[in-house]
Amino acid sequence: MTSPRLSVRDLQVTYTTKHDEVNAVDRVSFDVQNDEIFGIVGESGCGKSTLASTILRLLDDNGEITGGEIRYGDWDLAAMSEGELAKQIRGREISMVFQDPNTSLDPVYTIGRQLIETIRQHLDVSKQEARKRAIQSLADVGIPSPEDRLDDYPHQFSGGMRQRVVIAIALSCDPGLLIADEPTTGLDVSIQAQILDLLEDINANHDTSIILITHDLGVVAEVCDRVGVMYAGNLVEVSPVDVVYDDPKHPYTEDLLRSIPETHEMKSELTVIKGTPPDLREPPSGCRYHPRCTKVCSDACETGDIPQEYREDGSVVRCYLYDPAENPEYEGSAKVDEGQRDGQLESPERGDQL
Ligand SMILES: Nc1ncnc2c1ncn2[C@@H]1O[C@H](COP(=O)(O)OP(=O)(O)OP(=O)(O)O)[C@@H](O)[C@H]1O
Ligand code: NI
Repeated sequence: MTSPRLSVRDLQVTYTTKHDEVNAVDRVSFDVQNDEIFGIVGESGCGKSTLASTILRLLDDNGEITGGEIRYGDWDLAAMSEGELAKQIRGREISMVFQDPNTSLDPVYTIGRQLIETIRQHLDVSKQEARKRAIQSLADVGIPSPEDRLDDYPHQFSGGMRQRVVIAIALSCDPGLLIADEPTTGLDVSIQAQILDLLEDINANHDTSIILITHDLGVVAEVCDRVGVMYAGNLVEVSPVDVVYDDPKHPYTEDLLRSIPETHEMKSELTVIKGTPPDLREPPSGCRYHPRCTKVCSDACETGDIPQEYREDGSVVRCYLYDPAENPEYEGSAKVDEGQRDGQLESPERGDQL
């Protein structure tokens, strides 16, 4: 059995502000398999970007990893030194693409220079070789006449093309993992579709796993193999994409699907989730969703330390509804040991029926 590309265990991230501590990521565990596109969804402020930047330790200065591990190959990214991380991992093994390409590109340098610099920073290659790689990267992301575009400045590209350039830089050292945080937000719908196609293409043709962060469940349905659903700093469910849409496990996943107009079948019964997400300075005890949940099944929902459990259909859920000890009415599929479920995750199926 192959081990996952990335393994996050019990990750905890806290921001310290003048008066408070914000527990933005709380005991989050998930794996990203080789070659899969793993989606992370959830409402604004639930900790998606915090989780993403924690993986590369690009947290704001007041943010800190307060627990857990981030395994990538033989490394624990949560524990390795900053120097080592910068040299071995960032931009080389793991790259990140942000929402706004303008923050990733330097307006005063040509894109050729920016690409070649990234490549030479990480790989021991001649200028000539780096130039060749740069042209190849631009070609890989679908930039026409890449050789001629090396000497152009970022402002000479359209928004969509600029995001392609950012992706080219991210891919230039053949990373094993690409993290894309809302990479299509702010782009035209048709350009969005092209960028998503590009990510799928990269995932299929290079040995690159992708974490795709979005609040758009339509995007997830289109490109992801599995999806992690975040609520208030917790990962409440991780499921294959078809399970998320056809048989969502966590009540929050269900409510989220119902609250989104474009989600297919549920169109007719569009409902807004009652209440508001909690203040992460003082998150609710027990399940953080319990104050809004319509399926509270046990007192323990309000107080318990709910484990993430692995299920037969390949999903992972953090909810007492599926625990016969807490919910006597539960009669569905049994939980399985973490070891047993690994086989099922080895070749996640794409939700192409969606
Ligand atoms: N530097 C910071 N200091 C204090 N709190 C922060 C900081 N950065 C983020 N937060 C808080 O951490 C929580 C998670 O924020 P994060 O940006 O990770 O959410 P998100 O899911 O990416 O949201 P969005 O969809 O709006 O991008 C929020 O409550 C946010 O206010
Ligand atoms: Ni974000």
